[in-house]
Amino acid sequence: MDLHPRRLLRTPAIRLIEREAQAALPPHALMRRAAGAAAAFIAERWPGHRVELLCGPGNNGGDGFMLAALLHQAGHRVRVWALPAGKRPPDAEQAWRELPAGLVQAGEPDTLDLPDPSRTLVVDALFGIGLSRPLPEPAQRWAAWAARQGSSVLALDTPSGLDTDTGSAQPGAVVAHHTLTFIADKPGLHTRAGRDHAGTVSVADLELESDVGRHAGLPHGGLLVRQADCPALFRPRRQDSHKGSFGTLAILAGAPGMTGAALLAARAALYGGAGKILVGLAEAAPLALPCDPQHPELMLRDAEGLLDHAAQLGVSGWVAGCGLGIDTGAQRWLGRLLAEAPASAPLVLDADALVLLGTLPDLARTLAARSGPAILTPHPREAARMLGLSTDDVQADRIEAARELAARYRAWVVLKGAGSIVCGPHGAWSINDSGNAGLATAGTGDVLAGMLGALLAQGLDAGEAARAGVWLHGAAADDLVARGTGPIGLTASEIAPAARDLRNRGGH
Ligand SMILES: NC(=O)C1=CN([C@@H]2O[C@H](COP(=O)(O)OP(=O)(O)OC[C@H]3O[C@@H](n4cnc5c(N)ncnc54)[C@H](O)[C@@H]3O)[C@@H](O)[C@H]2O)[C@@H](O)CC1
Ligand SMILES: [K+]
Repeated sequence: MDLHPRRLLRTPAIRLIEREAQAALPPHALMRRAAGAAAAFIAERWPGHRVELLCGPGNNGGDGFMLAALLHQAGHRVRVWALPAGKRPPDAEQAWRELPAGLVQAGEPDTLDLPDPSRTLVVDALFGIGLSRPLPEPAQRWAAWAARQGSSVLALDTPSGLDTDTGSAQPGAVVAHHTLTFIADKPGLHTRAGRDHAGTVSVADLELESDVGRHAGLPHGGLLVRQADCPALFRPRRQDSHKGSFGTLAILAGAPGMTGAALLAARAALYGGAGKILVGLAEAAPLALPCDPQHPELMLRDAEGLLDHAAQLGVSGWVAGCGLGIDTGAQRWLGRLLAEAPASAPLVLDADALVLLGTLPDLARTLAARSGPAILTPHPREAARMLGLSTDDVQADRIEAARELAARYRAWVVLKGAGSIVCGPHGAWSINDSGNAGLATAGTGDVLAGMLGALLAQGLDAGEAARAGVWLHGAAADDLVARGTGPIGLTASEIAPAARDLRNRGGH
């Protein structure tokens, strides 16, 4: 079931595949496949468990009924709790009729406590991709009851109340430990609230893999980025190499009071394997801090001086914006960078550089007209400002927000947040699978920018660097959490060394 690459499909594509398959297959075949896959999944993971199935009025409920019959046949103790339904769709109606007598319970589950919660599995078959209205009150109550019991919760297709396109969760949505999703994986299970509600996600393709392949194009198809999608991170280095082989990265950042942002980015680039790193601090010479005492490998300059001598210094890539400030000096330096950096030098633009792009149309035009690659790394608030929207608007559809920004700036965009979206200038999107809430702390964005710059300096193309950098940043945080260093109190400075170790070890 661990399909690779892991395609993510939005609802219009899933519905199209479903309709084609329904037309080609005998009646109820697809639901039988879904229920069969779920039964096999449960037999493998929860052998001998009691199973409580919460079933809704549509075909998601139908999956639950068919699954109940199969589990009963296989010897599990099974109880079915059905929400009131008017006219069920035909597949669900058939499954309802086929339910063995005695499985359907009268009343509601939330009046009871489970006798043996650790040996019980609760299956959420309340609503799938057809929920178009708020989650009804009894479903919310049942979801809360499931959470209170402490049993494992398995969601069929999606946790009820979670939008599989956007990752928005309705009030009272089910929180599952595992989700077995049908036909193909779905973006909303991996971004925004999806990561909290879906738990670990497995895919049952219902023997429709080739149909999924045919309908996985833009705009509704994307990819999930996992370790196997980032081979460039683990490529061994040739012995016959020198520091020039791994690029010269220049970092334009760190106004007075924000020098730390520049150092976090620069140190991350160092641990990320860039050959040589120059830092242009956003202040006039002479510098208050002439050298980084912890990392004297970094070459510190003033911004103007670095821009003046970038060509002689052989700068092959740039990171700009971390703590740069937005005053006239910052505007001038960013303007110079966008106008003067050769097309061969890729750019990473972060933080204050994004604020300036959002407020100064001339800068935005210069960037869009540039022929060299660029990666923009907004968090939702920065993205909102650049798009003239509210943060809630951006979060309501993160994929579309990233696609709009990428098109507008003709750049790669990393829209940060739980389940970061990576989107290319032509709209190709993916969602990062790594990372955790420990990253919600000051300075992690500076570290990401430095890591991306390092990967670009080492010759990865912008798309590869964006996907791999974002994955590595999250995976390093996951490693730290696995060792007990976070999520509470994880510091940005710890991420880059952990990422270095992870790469040299060859990954998780
Ligand atoms: N049709 C198919 O070919 C297959 C469908 N499958 C399952 O079917 C699901 C989609 O089924 P449906 O489209 O029937 O939709 P769902 O079962 O997700 O839920 C929609 C049903 O609930 C009703 N409803 C929607 N909002 C409601 C609300 N707020 N309060 C009360 N009732 C509400 C709708 O009228 C509809 O009957 C998938 O997620 C998947 O689990 C799978 O069996 C695979 C095959
Ligand atoms: K469900």
